[in-house]
Amino acid sequence: MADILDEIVERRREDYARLGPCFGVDVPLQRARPIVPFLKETGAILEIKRASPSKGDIAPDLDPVSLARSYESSGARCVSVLTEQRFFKGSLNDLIAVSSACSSLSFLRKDFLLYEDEIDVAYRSGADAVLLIARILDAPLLLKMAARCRSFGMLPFIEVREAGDLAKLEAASKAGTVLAGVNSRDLATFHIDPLIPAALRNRLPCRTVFESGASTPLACRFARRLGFDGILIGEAAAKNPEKAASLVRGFVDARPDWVGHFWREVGRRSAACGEEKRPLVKICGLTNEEDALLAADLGADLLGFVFAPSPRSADPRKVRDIAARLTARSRLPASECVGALSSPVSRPRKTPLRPLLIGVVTDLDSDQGRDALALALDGVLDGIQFHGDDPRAGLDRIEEAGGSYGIGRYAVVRLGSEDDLELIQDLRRDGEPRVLLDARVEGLAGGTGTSIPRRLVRLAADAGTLWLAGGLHPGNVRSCIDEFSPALIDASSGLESVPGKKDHALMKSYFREIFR
Ligand SMILES: O=C(O)c1ccccc1NCC(=O)[C@H](O)[C@H](O)COP(=O)(O)O
Repeated sequence: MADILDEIVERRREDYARLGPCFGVDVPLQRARPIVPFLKETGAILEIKRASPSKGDIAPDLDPVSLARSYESSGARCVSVLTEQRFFKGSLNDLIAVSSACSSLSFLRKDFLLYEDEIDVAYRSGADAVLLIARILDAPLLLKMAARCRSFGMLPFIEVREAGDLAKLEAASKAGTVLAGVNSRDLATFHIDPLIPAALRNRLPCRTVFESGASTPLACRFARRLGFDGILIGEAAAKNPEKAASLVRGFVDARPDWVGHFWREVGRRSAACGEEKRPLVKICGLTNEEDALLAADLGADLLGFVFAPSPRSADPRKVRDIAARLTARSRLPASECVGALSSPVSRPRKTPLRPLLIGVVTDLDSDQGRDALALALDGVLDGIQFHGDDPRAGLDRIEEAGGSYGIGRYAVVRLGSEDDLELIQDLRRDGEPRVLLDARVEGLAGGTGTSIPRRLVRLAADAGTLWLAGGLHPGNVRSCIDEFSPALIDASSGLESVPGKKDHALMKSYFREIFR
């Protein structure tokens, strides 16, 4: 698909043909300073960024040297300098200026390099690391450019995003040291999705950087929890340099933990579902083993157990037994798993057999809330769905309970009016990769059987990736998938014969609609 990256590359080739590898800048023939190792320790890379195609002008009048110095006093040891002229209003002059003025900082040349001799120019301009974007370089050229970086002592920083990029990265990392970055921004749509880096994190064979989109300390913290060694922060730092220190601290004060593990796992499963062109499927309100096992056999990715006042309240002992059964079955080869063979879903299953087990909680300080937290800390539940009144406070309370290990979790926003959309955006800004949307029904927390008004679902879908609950059943699930392309669908009462007991015929037809 042609997108902004294709356009930048095309224009850059024209400019290179016209102006040569220095793009009209008077680059010194000799490098003026020794190499300063790039990202030697875990930390943030703050960017000198004047503009971008997605945001237009960001800080058009910035002074690169004073901005680099201010970044240094914010605690950054590494600075990225955008040298692309047309779309980002950058220049090699910026790199030359900052690298001569700030001897203890380490600099990345961030550009859309296409030719080997551009590596030499980066070296002469004072770069310590050079961005190489896997998608725009074929494998042999990428390998050559990475080797050339290393021959000068510079670190090749290889940006990946798609499955095809990973083979190139693998080959480059076998040949020598590289740093890998995953961009959370989709360059076709400019849409930011932190679940993309989450999904790829465990597939990267080297040290790693989370790129783009983080604008709050909590969003930076999330990147570190996923296990990234560095975070690249552009717009948020360049626009508000006075806030950069809090972003740096948000990242470096965090540690990889179970919150990160949970989202890496969700990301991996979500990517597998994306290949099958279907959403993740969560079946909620399970109370007994036969319903839970059938849901797993039919292909559910997440199973929800309600730890709140409800006709579907779960018994913690039963949840433990169900978890043990599912775990034992997931160790069997797929061919020996009765469910996999008898499933009415005829497609071959690529997604893992053991669904993630989720505890749905409305009050974390109630006995039921405490039961769910205990099961999560024991590793019986993979995560907690906070379905209560104040999502931010609920997430904070789960943080407190999780201590330094963390507990996998996400929040629910009950969508009753346009005002609720703001809360979803706030949570996203704070690095929550997904927020589950449910219907708002006075006096009922969930399992209402009521759908969110379609107009509001449309607005939410336009603003970000959708996780959708509320009144789903076999009769409407296909049209919801076709109309809104949710990344997760969650159903409970629409699949029941009586509250707390699933109807197996309804469950089967629900899955048939999804896998159609
Ligand atoms: O299902 C319940 O009874 C319930 C009670 C209290 C809090 C949450 C609850 N369910 C949470 C879910 O995730 C449901 O799947 C979601 O609300 C959708 O339910 P439904 O409209 O019945 O499909």
